[in-house]
Amino acid sequence: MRFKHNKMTSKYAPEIPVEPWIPPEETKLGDTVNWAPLYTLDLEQIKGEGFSEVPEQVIRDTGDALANVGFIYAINHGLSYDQVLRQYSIGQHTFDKIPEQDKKEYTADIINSGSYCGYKQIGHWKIDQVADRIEQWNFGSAAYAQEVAKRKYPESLRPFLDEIHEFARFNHDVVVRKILSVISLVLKVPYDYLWNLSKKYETEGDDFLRYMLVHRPPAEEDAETKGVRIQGHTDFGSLTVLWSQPIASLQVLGKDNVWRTVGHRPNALIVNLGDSLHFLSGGYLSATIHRVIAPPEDQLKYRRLNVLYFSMFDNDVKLLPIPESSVAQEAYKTRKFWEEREKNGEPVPTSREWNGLRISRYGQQHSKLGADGHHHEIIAGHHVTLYNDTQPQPEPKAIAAA
Ligand SMILES: O=C(O)CCC(=O)C(=O)O
Ligand SMILES: [Fe+2]
Repeated sequence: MRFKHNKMTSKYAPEIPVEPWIPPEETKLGDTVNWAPLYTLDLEQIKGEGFSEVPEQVIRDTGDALANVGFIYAINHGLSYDQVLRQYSIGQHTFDKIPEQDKKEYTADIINSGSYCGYKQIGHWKIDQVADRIEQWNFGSAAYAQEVAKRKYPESLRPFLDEIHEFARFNHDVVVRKILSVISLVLKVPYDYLWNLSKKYETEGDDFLRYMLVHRPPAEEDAETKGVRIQGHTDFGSLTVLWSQPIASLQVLGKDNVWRTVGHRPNALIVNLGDSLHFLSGGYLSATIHRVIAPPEDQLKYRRLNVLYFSMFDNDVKLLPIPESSVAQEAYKTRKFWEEREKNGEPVPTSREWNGLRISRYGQQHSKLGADGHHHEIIAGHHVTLYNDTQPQPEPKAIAAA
């Protein structure tokens, strides 16, 4: 592992000045926010060659948390907070200093390619008729090779690619790999089982690192969406790693149907699992619904910058319960994932097919509002729900104050 020093500033692109990102102030509204109590996984406890050693208690507790809540904190990942802040600073730079013309030219063809790799424009997604206010740069793990990078990223951004690549690799090779070890053991298969399905990420995977900037919408748009910036959804892949930042906008939907806000922990990670791991675990592990809403009143003035890594299984992995996992097989007894497809004699989707379909369809208004108040859509014969509030909610304070 090459990360050793506290600062990553000098080695890469030293000729380009990058303004430091100053973390916004945390909310002072403390107890008025309904915080989500999440289990904390200490990554330092996962040791050994290929991360083969995981204490029994860690397997049990992480397994329970991922089966029930679906979101955890992870600490002691091995990077200093300075290194993480450097990533936020580069993220900020990519939104504020890359010319608009470059963003336009390198906008990803999300609908046709089923990949976010490149720039995502504001307004690509819609909730009902309201366009989103979110910019993103997505760095596909298979797009750092020079000939690909030239097509995907403007020259103004290319000097940062080696540094972004190294950070993305750390996400995959250390954070994701460690957690996949734990989850393999939860599913009672060898520790490297899930890693072996995730190793080809730079050649045959859809994995990507994302910088994301949520702008504040005009008051009338916020009123229309009730402050929802990203509608309640599950992620598509195996694991999502969020590098914690202070704006308290991420909410998870509990099994009790209550939305709770995930609190910020400096230099911690927030990790959740996506559809693909839900499928491989026979439904034992939860791909929990989450959304992004307007922050508490005292943070409403800030833009929200976030750094995330989305890990996927290798392209050809079939999204079926792991045959060797007694846990997955037991959980699957009461479920069916691909009944409709199998009935039509169609093959079970692969990781690549599922990611591609979900990515190209998301936010394109293919879903229909149901009597339950949520939006519904059938993808590859599978029922996907995009969650709204089902009970009238009080106007979010942040909106009422706008
Ligand atoms: O920004 C966040 O906290 C979560 C974003 C998210 O859910 C996503 O990009 O899939
Ligand atoms: Fe998400």
